[in-house]
Amino acid sequence: AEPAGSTSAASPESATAKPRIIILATGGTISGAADARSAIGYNSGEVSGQQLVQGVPGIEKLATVKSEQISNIGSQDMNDKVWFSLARRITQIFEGNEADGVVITHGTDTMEETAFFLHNVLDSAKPVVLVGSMRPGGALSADGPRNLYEAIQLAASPQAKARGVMVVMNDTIHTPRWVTKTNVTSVQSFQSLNASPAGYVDPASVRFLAPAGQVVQAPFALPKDDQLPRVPIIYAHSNMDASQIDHAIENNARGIVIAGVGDGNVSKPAMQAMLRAVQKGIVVIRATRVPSGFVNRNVEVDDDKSGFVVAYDLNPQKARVLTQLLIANGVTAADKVQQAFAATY
Ligand SMILES: NC(=O)CC[C@H](N)C(=O)O
Repeated sequence: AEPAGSTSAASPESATAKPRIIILATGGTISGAADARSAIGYNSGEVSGQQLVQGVPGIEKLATVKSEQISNIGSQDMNDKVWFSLARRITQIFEGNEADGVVITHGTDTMEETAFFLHNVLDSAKPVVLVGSMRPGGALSADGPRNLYEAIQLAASPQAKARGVMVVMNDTIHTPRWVTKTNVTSVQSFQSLNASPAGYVDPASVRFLAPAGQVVQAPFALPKDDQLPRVPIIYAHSNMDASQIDHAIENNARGIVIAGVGDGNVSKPAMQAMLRAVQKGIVVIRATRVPSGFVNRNVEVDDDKSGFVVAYDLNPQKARVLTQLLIANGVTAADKVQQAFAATY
C-alpha cells in the first residue's frame, strides 16, 4: 500500500508515481554465495541483481526497481572496461530519462575507486549510489539486504539530488573523495577519512549533514578509447631500492603514484629514480601509505625543484584514478596536475 497521503485522485500522475530506480549489478560479496572451503568461505558474483532485489522485502514500496547485469565479478577484478560500460549506461539512462536514480551493486575491495572514477566523469543532478556488503547473503546477520534497501531509499529520495556519486554502507552515506575501506571484515569497514560522512540513512530516514549543491561534479570528459593510461602504484618501505620505479619507467608508465612513507617520502635511491621518471615526462605523484592526513608540498622533498606533485588527502588508489583521468584529458604539466589535486573533486 502507498503511504498515507501520497495518493489522491486530484494529484498529477508525477506526484503519485514511485521513483524509478535502475540497479546496475557488477558483483561482489553482496552477490556472493557460500562456498564450503570454510565457515566464512564464499564466491563473489554468483547471485544476479534481480535475485538480490527479490531477497529484500519491502523494496517495491520504495521505488519501481529494474535491474541490469553489467558484470558479475569480485571487485578485485574491476577494470576499465566495466567502468566505461557503467559510465556510458548511466549517462544514457539519465539523458533518456529512463530512471530517477541509479544504484550500483559492487564488491567492496575497489568500490572507492569506481565511485571516485564515476564521480569525476558523470554529470547529472540525479543520484548514483554504490552499495555492497561485507558478508554474503547466507551469512549470519548478512548486511547486504539492509544496505541495498538503504541504497534504494537514498537513490529514491529527493534529498539525494545534486550530490554526485555516493557510497552507502552500514547506515552511512559517504562521498567518493573521502570514503575508504578500513577493515578487512567488519561491517563498519567504510569510513570517510579526513572528513565527516555526507550523512546517514536507515529504513525510516535520510539525513544529510550539509546542503546539496556543494559537490563539484564531472570535471573530466570520459576518454574516447576504453582504456585509461598506465599508472602503477609503488609502495614505499624501509630499505627501498629503485628497481620498481625503474621497472615502471621501462614499461611505459605514463604516471607513477608513490605510496610513500609519512609525508610521501622514499629512500634516496628511490628518489633518484623518481627524478629519472620526471625527466622522461612521466607524471610523478607523492601520496602516502599512512591512512589519514595530508601529504604537503616541499616538506622533506623539494617538489618545486623536482617537478613532483603531491596527492594531499587522496589515498594512492584514488590519486591513481585522478592521474589517469588528467593524463587522458591531456593534462600532464606538474603545476596543472597539482592544481587538480588541490581541488576537492
Ligand atoms: N566484501 C566484499 O565485497 C569483498 C568481496 C570481493 N573481494 C569484492 O570486492 O568484490
